[in-house]
Amino acid sequence: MGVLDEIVAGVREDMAARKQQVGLDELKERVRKLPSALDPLPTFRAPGVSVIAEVKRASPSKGALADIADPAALAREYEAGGAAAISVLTERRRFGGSLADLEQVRRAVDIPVLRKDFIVSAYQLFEARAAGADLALLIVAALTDDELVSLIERAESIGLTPLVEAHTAEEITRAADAGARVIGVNARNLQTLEVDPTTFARLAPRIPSGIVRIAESGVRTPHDVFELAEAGADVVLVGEALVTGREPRAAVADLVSAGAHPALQHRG
Ligand SMILES: O=P(O)(O)OC[C@@H](O)[C@@H](O)c1c[nH]c2ccccc12
Repeated sequence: MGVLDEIVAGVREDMAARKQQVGLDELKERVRKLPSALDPLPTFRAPGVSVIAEVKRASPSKGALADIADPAALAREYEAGGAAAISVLTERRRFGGSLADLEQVRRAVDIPVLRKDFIVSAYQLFEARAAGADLALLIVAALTDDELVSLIERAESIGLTPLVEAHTAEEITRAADAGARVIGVNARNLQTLEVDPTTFARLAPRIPSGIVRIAESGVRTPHDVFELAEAGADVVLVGEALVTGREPRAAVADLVSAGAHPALQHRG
């Protein structure tokens, strides 16, 4: 069993326990009462490269990354640095996250918030929206084609923008065929946890035009952002480099200004 399968098995167990506390109908009722979600697409499609900054406490490859006492305060720093959206890892066992982290972040910022988790059921989409998320990650490698299509439709029906994550050319085709409007290319293979920094440049040309292209994982420096932009990225998603650095606000601002470089302004 690869790492991804192990994580998903744990996620299913944790979800079963939460379902005992809060049923699907109650979640649906909460979601019905909410104002509409924020739409990240106009910012993602604007000229230059947008930055999604991630609240990430730990990872399966590195263990504990940062002691984040106040996720809301960190998210405010990211927003002040010019982040287009905040990603919050909500998986508990390997990433140390929770929906409580996402709720706190939601209350602290005015920009879109992404639920970063291993979503395999509609229940988790309702949880995400009820906690205030505007986007939800869907990992192609963890889903069948039928599941992917139905989760994309369900997400959109409750106002969530699905970020559909692929790691291979075949997964990009599956994502596009399933109706993804936003595709993330993860440089990390979730079965082996290895990062291949050439992944985005190799696979981006396979993403049909009109679909937002996000480069995920292993992005550290303004130079990385510049190169990914030249390879066709509309958005970069950055976690570890921001939570382990000294100054999150300045670190985001440096990445944002690299993505706004005049040489990239022909892109949109
Ligand atoms: O910390 P990094 O290397 O900047 O990566 C962030 C993000 O891409 C990574 O957290 C991630 C990408 N896809 C995922 C799926 C599940 C959990 C985590 C992830």
